[in-house]
Amino acid sequence: MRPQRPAKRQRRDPPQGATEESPVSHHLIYTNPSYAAILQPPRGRFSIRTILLTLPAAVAGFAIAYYLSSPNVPGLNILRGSDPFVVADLPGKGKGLVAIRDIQQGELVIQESPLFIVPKSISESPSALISRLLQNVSSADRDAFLNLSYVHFPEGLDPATHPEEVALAIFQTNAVAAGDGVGIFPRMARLNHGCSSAFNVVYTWRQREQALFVHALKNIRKGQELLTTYTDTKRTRKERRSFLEQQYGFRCTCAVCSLDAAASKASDKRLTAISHYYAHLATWGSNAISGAEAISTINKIWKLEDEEGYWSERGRLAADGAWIAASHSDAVAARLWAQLAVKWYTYELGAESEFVPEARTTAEHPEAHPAWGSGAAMPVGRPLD
Ligand SMILES: C[S@@+](CC[C@H](N)C(=O)[O-])C[C@H]1O[C@@H](n2cnc3c(N)ncnc32)[C@H](O)[C@@H]1O
Repeated sequence: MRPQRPAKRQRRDPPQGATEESPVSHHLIYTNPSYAAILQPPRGRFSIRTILLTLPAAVAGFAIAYYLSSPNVPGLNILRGSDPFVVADLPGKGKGLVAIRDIQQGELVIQESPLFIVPKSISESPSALISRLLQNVSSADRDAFLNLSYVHFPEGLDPATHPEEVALAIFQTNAVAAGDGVGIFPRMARLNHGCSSAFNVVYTWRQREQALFVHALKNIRKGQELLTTYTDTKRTRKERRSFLEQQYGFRCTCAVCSLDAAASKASDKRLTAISHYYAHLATWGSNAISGAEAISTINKIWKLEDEEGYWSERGRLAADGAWIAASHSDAVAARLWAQLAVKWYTYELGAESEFVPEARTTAEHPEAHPAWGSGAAMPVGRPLD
């Protein structure tokens, strides 16, 4: 068995419910901002389950969206003048973020500290906990929180007389993973969802700064909506829609979900193949495939993702390539893959992310990689471009 390897993709809602074994497993979420980090716990049981750790479970009750919007929403005031976007009302989506100028690929669009973070394991009722945490924030922050949207309010309850349940529903709809917990970030919580090629920003939690960073994955034109992705979108349209309806109470009509039947079928085929290749790549860790086969698989994924317009997780994929090349003592390939990792990590996570200098070190000194020489020496193959 090889000592360590680039295993499965890091998902915020791993389809298999599997835990991450990758060397970069501490790097939660960076591209798959699944918002519904918290599921509705069964009534009477004081447990919060995050979809980071478990399969998404059916959410009890009928999903009803309530929007507490008004012309003078306090939450809007927290946006700073220098933001490259505004919060806008968008038909059928509630609010969302729209670019007010062109945004460059890799640009930092939001840096935000959490209002509060809930640990994964708690000992009191979730709704009581959220309400208690809310008492500790400023009134402006509390207003910002209470103005966020929510779905999945328990059927039969009146929101006006159940503020604790409203707070919990807001949390469930808007919380994202933050280190070992799940946090609320009211500015980035306005980001709506897009699938595969439709999302154009990615976010990551940085432990060092205790803040969430949102970067432009692609160039975004003035007037375009900033979209993140709430889930692993490397699934068919039917599967994605079903998940989004169940977890977030909306039917996705993003550019990918709106493709005509033939184009959608082609997209589904590519996404399914990408998923399949990721699973195949993961078998390198148990010696089921050679280093050359693993690198060839990465190149297949890369090509398919180019065709799909799905650019996410490329820093990680390239870093996996460097890992495999280093393991097989292929310095030339390790250097090239690491250079690619530097490039894409910088877009996705920002130059200050800890992953950038790590990859740069490998690009400069492949032999210093922790996996160097851990497998049989062989030429494994370079990136396609
Ligand atoms: C985290 S909030 C996003 C911001 C929200 N639109 C608002 O008004 O504050 C998640 C909710 O936004 C809505 N939403 C997100 N993406 C959407 C999309 N692509 N189409 C329709 N509604 C969407 C859903 O109601 C979802 O439960």
